[in-house]
Amino acid sequence: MLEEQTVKKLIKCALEQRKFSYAPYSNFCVGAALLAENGTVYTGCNIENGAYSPSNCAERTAFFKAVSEGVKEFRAICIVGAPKDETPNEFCPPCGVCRQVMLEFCGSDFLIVLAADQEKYQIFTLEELVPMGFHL
Ligand SMILES: O=c1ccn([C@H]2C[C@H](O)[C@@H](CO)O2)c(=O)[nH]1
Ligand SMILES: [Zn+2]
Repeated sequence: MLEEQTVKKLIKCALEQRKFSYAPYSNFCVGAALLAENGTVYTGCNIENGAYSPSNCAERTAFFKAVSEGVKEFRAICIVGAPKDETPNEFCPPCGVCRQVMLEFCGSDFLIVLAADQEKYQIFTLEELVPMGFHL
């Protein structure tokens, strides 16, 4: 369970982070806010590249920032995404690669908050987004 004030904080962080998105090729800007078990929020944006494949999603940017600082236990992530000059209106579910990264570090009760704004959001468990996920 996430307290409503925590959800609101994560949505605010993800919306703010979305402004730093570097997406000159897709013009689709994504922001993420990852809540660690220790209470720290790690933010991330998508970062594209002219060679395309080196591009990184907002979610993985947030995970890799946290893991690179020694933090590997997480409670939830909030994701917001929309075309560059638009206000988010629809949900932006994580891509398959990011879902696999979530599986690496998170349990099935990890929460994914898909949000458009402070009022419009929906919360899913990792188990719901990745049934029968692959683990080594
Ligand atoms: O959940 C998502 C979906 C897409 N993107 C990025 C990847 C790419 O830069 C752009 C368009 O796919 O959006 C994310 O960061 N997270
Ligand atoms: Zn992704």
